[in-house]
Amino acid sequence: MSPLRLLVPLFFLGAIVTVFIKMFSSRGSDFNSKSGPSKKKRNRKSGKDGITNGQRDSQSEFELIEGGQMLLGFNNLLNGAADGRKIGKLFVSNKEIAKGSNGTVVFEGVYEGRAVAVKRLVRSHHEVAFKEIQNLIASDQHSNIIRWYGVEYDRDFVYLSLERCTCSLDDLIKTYLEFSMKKVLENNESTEAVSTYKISLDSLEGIVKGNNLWKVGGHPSPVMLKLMRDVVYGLAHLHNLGIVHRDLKPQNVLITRGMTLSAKLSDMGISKRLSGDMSSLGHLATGCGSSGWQAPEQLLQGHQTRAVDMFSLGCVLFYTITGCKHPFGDDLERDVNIVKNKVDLFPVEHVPEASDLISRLLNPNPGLRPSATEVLVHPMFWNSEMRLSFLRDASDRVELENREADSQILKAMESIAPVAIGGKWDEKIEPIFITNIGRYRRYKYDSIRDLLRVIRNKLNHYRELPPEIQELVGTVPEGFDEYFAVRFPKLLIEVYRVISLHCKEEEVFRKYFECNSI
Ligand SMILES: Nc1ncnc2c1ncn2[C@@H]1O[C@H](COP(=O)(O)OP(=O)(O)OP(=O)(O)O)[C@@H](O)[C@H]1O
Repeated sequence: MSPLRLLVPLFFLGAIVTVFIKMFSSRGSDFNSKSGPSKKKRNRKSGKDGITNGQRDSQSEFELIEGGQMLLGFNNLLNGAADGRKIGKLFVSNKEIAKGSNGTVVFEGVYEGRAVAVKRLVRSHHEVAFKEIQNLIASDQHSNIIRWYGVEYDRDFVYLSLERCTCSLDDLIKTYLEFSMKKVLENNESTEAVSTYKISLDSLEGIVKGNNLWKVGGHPSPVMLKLMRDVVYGLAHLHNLGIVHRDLKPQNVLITRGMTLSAKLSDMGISKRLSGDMSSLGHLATGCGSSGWQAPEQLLQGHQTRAVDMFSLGCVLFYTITGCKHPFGDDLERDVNIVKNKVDLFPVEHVPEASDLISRLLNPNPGLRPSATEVLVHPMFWNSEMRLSFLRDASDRVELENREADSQILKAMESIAPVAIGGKWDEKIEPIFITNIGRYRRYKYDSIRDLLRVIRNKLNHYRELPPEIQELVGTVPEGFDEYFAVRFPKLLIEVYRVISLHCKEEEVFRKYFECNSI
């Protein structure tokens, strides 16, 4: 028989099997649905999800067509998650992602052909679901806010179809730490079992392997800085819309992976919209945030403004940078310590910019906390180019000030020397570099102005530096910035404080403080 004559009947047989499987699958997807044609008997027995491996393989090749809707095949629900049911346009698998509070469970699902996370809320908490929907509709047009695709109901539950994320920020950090620990143990050839965190290491291992969260010395890596900035962008967007999140915590920051990792705000269930020019929700606002992450005025008076989110942000940034530490201590003592303002910022002191920002965010006086847009322009989020540009401008600003003429700015600048330099700056710089510097002019080694001039001059004349000095200070901007940041970690933030007090309004410095571009 020619191969062609053999293929034709096989093709028809395949088509019949395909139609059969499609009918089978659509029946199965209605199984258990309280809103759909309920109580259909489950007659798929062969696999965990009722289909044989052979069927699963052939299903992976096509999409199911249901009432005009294109649904992805069950195989798109990973690892045998095909058990589940269909509610309206939504297929909810039985595969649980996580549990929330008040009986909320998050499942994997498919909504109109798109992989989603299905947040199943108990219907008696419908008020919360309704709020969540309203807030999601109002706010989801932003890349740092979780998207919502639809809502379905049955007798007992409300199902929100949300953009499916890989994990929460909390999961990411814990898994990263666990993974690093595992690596250390492996390197030590230890046979001790590593405790397993609820999220399987394997599923996140790809992410944590390719994305360092910390640099050597415990500084946040560019990946971590981006995630933290994403959170602030999300908050700035909500606040612009007059929405106060009110429950910001690492579990409510979700992570997606594309070309890079991104963070998105979720769980808008208790967020509230401020109408018009209202700046506060006052006593009558319903809902409360999570223990351990709320501002003192939120805990004490239920008085809620955008500033409560800024306080929670301070805690989240601290938690992220320190790898799960909290500025107000352990779980059980946090609320008490928040009310007493018993804060410990020591664990972030090695990152002075973070320490400065977080202490401002945790200010017990809500009126003194920076806004989300102000946070975005804080030096904590500056890249090397911006940091060097600022130091250069600061140098130009103080260089021509006359010491004898009682210059306030110069006095203020020199007064930070003990903190910013901690002695004489030549002691922290290699002799070969000091010799090179000395060829051009005389410097005072206890002067901030002169240290800034060295940085400014060597930056401006980098190309003229001898190769051995270029190698020593590294490439511009990253290496060069790091060279000075390692030796004088507090220099930038101390100079920033002086400039923000004395020269914030001056044209040359506006770009460092302006929030308009965001
Ligand atoms: N869109 C999503 N994609 C992936 N995982 C999600 C998604 N939404 C929620 N999760 C997971 O489910 C967990 C609980 O979800 P969520 O915080 O929305 O529930 P909740 O009942 O509001 O919880 P809580 O009140 O404790 O904040 C999250 O921490 C996260 O791990």
